[in-house]
Amino acid sequence: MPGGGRRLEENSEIGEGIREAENIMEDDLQGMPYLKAVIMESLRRHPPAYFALPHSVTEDVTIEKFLLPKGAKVRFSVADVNWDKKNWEESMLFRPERFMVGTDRNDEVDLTGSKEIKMLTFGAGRRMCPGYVLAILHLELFVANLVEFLWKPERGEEVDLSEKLELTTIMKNPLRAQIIPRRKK
Ligand code: HEM
Repeated sequence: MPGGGRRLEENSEIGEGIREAENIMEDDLQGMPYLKAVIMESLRRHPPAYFALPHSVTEDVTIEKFLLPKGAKVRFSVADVNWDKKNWEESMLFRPERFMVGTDRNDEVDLTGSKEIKMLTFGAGRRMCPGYVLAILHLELFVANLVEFLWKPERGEEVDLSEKLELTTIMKNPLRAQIIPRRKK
């Protein structure tokens, strides 16, 4: 593994099978564009919050044909922007390749919304989520280190990606998985 991966101790509690494995560290992520694409596509297709925080205007404003009266609360549907067929081909399909540089016109999506708004997972503009870089970094590290294990649904069960809206979006039918250390050959 390139970069500063940390070798697990021989007597690691995680298991015999991955004794030789390394933890993936922040430096290693530079060489993992597909991992980043998987995280971005997950955040697009399954935004953790379907709505941004409510916003309001300090005076009456007309945007195209809509009048926003002073003080009225406006909520933006993150999911509808993320799934808009005008911006994303076959928008409901999970296709990480959309975010691979040089392979698709969406490879460099502007998450901040200063050039365009195609993906609203973290809001946009001045009040967008200030934690978005940290969030993406943690998701990348988290998923990269989970791949070290083989994940399989419980016998006879299938992975069901249906969603349920609570404070954030959760799985309607939570995943029950067997987690198996991958053995080195
Ligand atoms: C996947 C993880 C995350 C998602 C999807 C997310 C999403 C959002 C969204 C949609 C907003 C509202 C933006 C708007 O109304 O325009 C927001 C606001 C905010 N988020 Fe996050 N967020 C995440 C992680 C984080 C983290 C890790 C932090 C802090 C370390 C954070 C701190 C904040 C704060 C302080 C605000 C309020 C910003 C303001 O009103 O000015 N978020 N986030």
